[in-house]
Amino acid sequence: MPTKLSVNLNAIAMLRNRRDLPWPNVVRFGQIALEAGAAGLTVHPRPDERHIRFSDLPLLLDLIRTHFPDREFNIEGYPTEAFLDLVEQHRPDQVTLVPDHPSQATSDHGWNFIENEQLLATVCGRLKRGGMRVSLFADGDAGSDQLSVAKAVGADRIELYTGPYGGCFDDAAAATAWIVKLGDTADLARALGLGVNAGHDLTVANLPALCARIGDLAEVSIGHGLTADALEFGMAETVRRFRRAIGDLI
Ligand SMILES: CC(=O)[C@@H](O)[C@H](O)COP(=O)(O)O
Ligand SMILES: NCC(=O)COP(=O)(O)O
Repeated sequence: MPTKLSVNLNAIAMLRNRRDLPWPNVVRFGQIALEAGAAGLTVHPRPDERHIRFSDLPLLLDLIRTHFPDREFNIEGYPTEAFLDLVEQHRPDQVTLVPDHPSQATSDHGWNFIENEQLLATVCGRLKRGGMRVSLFADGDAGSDQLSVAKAVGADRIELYTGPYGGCFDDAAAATAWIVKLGDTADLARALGLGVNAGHDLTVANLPALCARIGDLAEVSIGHGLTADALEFGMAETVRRFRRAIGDLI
């Protein structure tokens, strides 16, 4: 099975939130991504709603369920009671649990599964009884002692945190070292019966080596790098549209 692309809309939402205006429209960008063949959409609603707003969720869910019923909705976040209520209201296909403190600018580490075993067992059980697949954010070099607990608490998958790999964009030797670690961690997870997703700072440049090493990578969720490319590759036509609007170009 080829790796599935889930487009993370947080960066689009962050741009939208710079103004009290409805653009860029998160649902419209989700629709464009799905029309282009993305396998799903990812959102990471944070308690302060600085990116995705809670009010975005029913609209995105409706987009998928009504117009793209074969695609998936993935909601990421730290499992507070408020977050669990939110996902239970919307019942996405997948919930990715992330050990983020509300003050973090972005996700920057995976779970310590051993220290959080009780919490994760309770939450995984609750979400799976609600019919949702559960993926747990994991460090790219998590060992078998950690991953065996991820399996024991009932997770279906782990999501490898690829931020340190993405940070090696100008250092080929360091990137190769991370590919080895990420690949070994994926092998351990699969041996335990866990599916493997990956995400954070993935790009067109760093995906091929990752996908080559982890042959059965189930899903990558990508926001920041994909949004940067969307701006770059859409810029020329957009400037032409604005020039036409002021009569500078016929
Ligand atoms: C869980 C994770 O990997 C993060 O990448 C996060 O979901 C990205 O969201 P932001 O773009 O809002 O930091
Ligand atoms: N789960 C990771 C994700 O959704 C996207 O992260 P990024 O591409 O914005 O770093």
